[in-house]
Amino acid sequence: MNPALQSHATRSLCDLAPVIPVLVIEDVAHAEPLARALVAGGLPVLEVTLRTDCALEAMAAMATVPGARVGAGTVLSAHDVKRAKAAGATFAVSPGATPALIAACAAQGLPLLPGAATASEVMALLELGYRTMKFFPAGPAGGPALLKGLYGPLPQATFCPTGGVSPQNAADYLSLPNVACVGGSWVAPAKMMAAGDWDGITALARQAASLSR
Ligand SMILES: O=C(O)C(=O)C[C@H](O)[C@H](O)COP(=O)(O)O
Repeated sequence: MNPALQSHATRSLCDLAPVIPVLVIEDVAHAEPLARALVAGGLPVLEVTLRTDCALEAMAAMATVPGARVGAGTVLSAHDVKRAKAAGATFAVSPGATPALIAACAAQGLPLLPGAATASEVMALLELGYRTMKFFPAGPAGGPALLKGLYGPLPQATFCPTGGVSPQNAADYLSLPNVACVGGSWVAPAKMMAAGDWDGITALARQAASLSR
């Protein structure tokens, strides 16, 4: 799958909801109720970070939830791409991009939302054919002002800013012409997951899903 097709696929996912939850799942038993809670709140696109031991198993459990579009986050290597694909991930998200990662996603047919934080990184991805990117780490890298600056010379790149995005600043990102959606962990707080507060998570998702863009 070439980068242009990958970007077409990830752009379609970004268009489904204003927020992609970034999920750190410590207990596989949380996976299915968490996915149900987020989908019920209007957030169908779910990024499960490969940062925990049960992440792959969690993805497989979440993929059974009707309406859920499950992908892998923190995908760093060709090995990660293979195991994410095998676990049923339908997309991959990376904090940056490397030739090995890009080759693996093409070979495995897994759409990649590659990370970029500078004009040169964006230009390198555009050269390859990627038009949809993650802007990471959004806050520390320069926030909405940096994206506004990139839009002048590079309007063909569209972003999902992630890292430091919150209910307080999400609207600042979503109002930009080169932002399709934002990513964030705030809709699935560890404490609410541990407490099994799925209704609370649905309420957070509903607020996030109602953000305008
Ligand atoms: O692991 C990855 O590949 C990531 O995507 C990192 C995430 O973007 C941030 O951990 C989410 O940032 P917060 O919403 O500020 O918590």
